[in-house]
Amino acid sequence: MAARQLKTAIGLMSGTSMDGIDLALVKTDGVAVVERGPALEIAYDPAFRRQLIEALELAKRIESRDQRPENLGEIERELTLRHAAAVEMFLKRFNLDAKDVDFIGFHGQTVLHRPRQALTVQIGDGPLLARRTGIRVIYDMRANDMRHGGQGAPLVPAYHAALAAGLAGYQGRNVMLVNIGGISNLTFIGADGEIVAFDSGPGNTLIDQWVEAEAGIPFDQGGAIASEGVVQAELLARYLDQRFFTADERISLDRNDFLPPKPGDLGLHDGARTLARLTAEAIRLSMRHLPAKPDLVIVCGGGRLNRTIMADLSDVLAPARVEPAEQFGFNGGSMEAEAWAYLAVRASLGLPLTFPGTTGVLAPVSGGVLALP
Ligand SMILES: Nc1ncnc2c1ncn2[C@@H]1O[C@H](COP(=O)(O)OP(=O)(O)OP(=O)(O)O)[C@@H](O)[C@H]1O
Ligand SMILES: CC(=O)N[C@H]1[C@@H]2OC[C@@H](O2)[C@@H](O)[C@@H]1O[C@H](C)C(=O)O
Repeated sequence: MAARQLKTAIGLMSGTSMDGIDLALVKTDGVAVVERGPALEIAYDPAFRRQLIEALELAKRIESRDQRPENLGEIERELTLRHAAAVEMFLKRFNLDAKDVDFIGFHGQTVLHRPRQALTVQIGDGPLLARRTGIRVIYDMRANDMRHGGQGAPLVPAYHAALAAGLAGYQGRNVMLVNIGGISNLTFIGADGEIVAFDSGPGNTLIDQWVEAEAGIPFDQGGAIASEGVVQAELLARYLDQRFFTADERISLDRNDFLPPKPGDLGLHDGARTLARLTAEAIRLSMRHLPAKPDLVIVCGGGRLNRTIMADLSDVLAPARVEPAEQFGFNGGSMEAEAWAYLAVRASLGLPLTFPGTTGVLAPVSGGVLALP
C-alpha cells in the first residue's frame, strides 16, 4: 500500500482560560503524528481578555448558533484578526512561508456550550482568517459531532491516542492523558486500545477567578498561594455534591457550569488550596466512568505547572504514576494547538474526529468547515 501523504498544519487554540492564543505546527498523515514542530503562545492583553469575558455574557442570549448579539460580531472579528497576526508572527519567527502550510486548524473561542440543547458556539471567522493568511482554514470542528448526538467535546482525544501509540514502555498498559486547562478533560487508552474520554471538571478556571477577585492577579503561579492554605472540607464537599460528579451520564462542560466561591471569610490561600484539591478530586471522581484504572497519568495544560494540583493528583490517583507531559518528551503547553493541527488534517481527509467512546456521538464522525483563501 502506498504511504499516505504528509500534510503540514498549524493549530490555533484559544482555550477556556482565555489567556491567549496557542499555536503549534504538526506534520502528519492524519493517522500517526509524524513530527511535532515549533509552538508559540501569544498572550492576550488584559483589555482584550475583558472583551472576551464580555463576549461570554453576550453569548448567553444566543439561541441559534449564527446569532451575534450586540457587539459580539465585532469581538469575533477582532479575535480573528488577532489569530491572523499570530499566524504571521509564527511564520516569521520560525522562518516559514504560508505556502509551506497546507491547513490551519482554527478553534476560535468557545463563548457558549450547551450540550443538552445541542448548541455550541465558537466565535472565529474562518473565511476571514483564510483570506488574511492565504492558508486553507478548517474551523467549526465541534458542530458535526453535536449534530450526530455527541457532546461536541472533548475533541483532543484522537490526538492523545495518536501520541500514546508511540509511548515507549507503556504499550499494553492503561494510560491516561489529562489536560488541565480552564476545564479539565481526560483520555483513557486501555491496554487493549480502547479509548474513553470526557470532560472531568473544573481545571484552573475557578482558581484563576478566585485569585483575580481576591488579589488582582491572573493565576496562582506554581500553586504557591494554594500551598499556603488549608483545604476547607465543607466547601469541597459542596462542590463535589453536584450532579456532574454523581450522575451516570457523561456530559461536557461550559466554563460557567462551576462558579468560584463567594468572597467572604474564606481567604485567598484557603480558597486557592480548596480549589486546587477540587481539580484533583474532580478528576478522581470522573474516573468512575472508566473501565479500569490507569497505570500512568500524563498531565498537560497549564495546570501541570501548579505544584499543589500535581501533588494532590498524585495523592488521589495513587498508586498510578503521575507525570507532566514533558517527562515523556511532549509539550504540555501546546498539546491542544497540536491537536487542532492534527484534527484539521484528519478533517481534510474525511477521517473521524470523534467516537462514541469520546463524545458519545452515535458513530465515528468527521467534521469541520473548509474556508479557502
Ligand atoms: N506557571 C503556572 N503555574 C500555575 N498555573 C499556571 C501556570 N501557567 C499557566 N497556569 C494555569 O493554566 C491556565 C492556562 O492553561 P491552558 O492554556 O492549558 O488552558 P486553556 O487551553 O485556556 O483551557 P482549556 O483546555 O480548558 O481550553 C492559566 O489560566 C493558569 O491558571
Ligand atoms: C466546548 C469547549 O470549548 N470545550 C473545551 C473546554 O476546555 C477543556 C474542555 O472544556 C474540553 O472539552 C474542550 O476543549 C478541548 C480542547 C477539547 O475539545 O478536547
